Amino acid sequence: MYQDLSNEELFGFSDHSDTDNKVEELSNDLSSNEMSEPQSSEYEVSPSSPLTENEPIIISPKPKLITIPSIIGLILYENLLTHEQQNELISGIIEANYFNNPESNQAMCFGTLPSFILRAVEVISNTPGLFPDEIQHRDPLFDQARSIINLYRPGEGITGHVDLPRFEDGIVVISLLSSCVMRFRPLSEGEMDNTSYESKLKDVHGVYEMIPVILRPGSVLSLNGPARYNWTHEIEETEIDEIGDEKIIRSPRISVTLRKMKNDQLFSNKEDSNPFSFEIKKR
Ligand SMILES: O=C(O)CCC(=O)C(=O)O
Ligand SMILES: [Fe+2]
Repeated sequence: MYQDLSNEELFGFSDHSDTDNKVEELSNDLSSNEMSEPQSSEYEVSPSSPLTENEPIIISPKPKLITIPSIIGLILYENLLTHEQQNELISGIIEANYFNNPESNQAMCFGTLPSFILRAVEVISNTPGLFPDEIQHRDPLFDQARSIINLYRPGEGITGHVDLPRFEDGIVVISLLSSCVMRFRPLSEGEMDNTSYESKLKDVHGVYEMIPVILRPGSVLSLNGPARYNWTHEIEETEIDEIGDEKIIRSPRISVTLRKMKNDQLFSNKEDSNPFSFEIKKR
């Protein structure tokens, strides 16, 4: 089902460090938090220090590009972020205390993106083939104010959904800490014709098999065109994912979703105060 394309010719080889213990420590910290009722928090991020002008952009030495022929517009880059870049993101998220409260599992950043996310955005912007050119070269690639950080404790998931139409095409999900399976399901023709959002959430079980995609730490999933508009994506509420011969025992996972808001939606307070992911996150 997977079509793996080697990207060595795009990125070349370089040294690769071993898994950093820090990731495990942070993972342990998170799993020791007891969960009760879910909560979402919004953070006004004060302007972060700009990235150093001449700092080189390091692209992981072992990125692996995965496409799935039936899901046009889905591109998954495994190992796109180096261990250092993953650690920088995780440390930034932990230090920002987004999830200090054991009840919080989602943070929405408003204002300038924090510098630890900007660096990942820089890597993504400089990765060829993640998006069609018109998306890859738009400025900004992602809306500064629309990053969502989700924490999934073992057994938690996200309900099947198509990201809201108020977001432009070209959505990215960065996975950190641990793996999980995301399942894709095509919308039926009737659902696609009907542009109402609710209709897109209608259950289409039994019509098509869901297509599983493993999201591993350090991977970047990009959705554009049909993959973004014509398929739902979801993460099952389960402690174990089984896919082929692989069994994934879930441990805490963090994801960072990056999107760009459509210009005519920027000042729509009603929807802004009720962000999509918050509506559909399962706990
Ligand atoms: O957490 C993930 O991997 C997916 C998040 C997602 O689908 C969303 O924020 O819309
Ligand atoms: Fe989504």
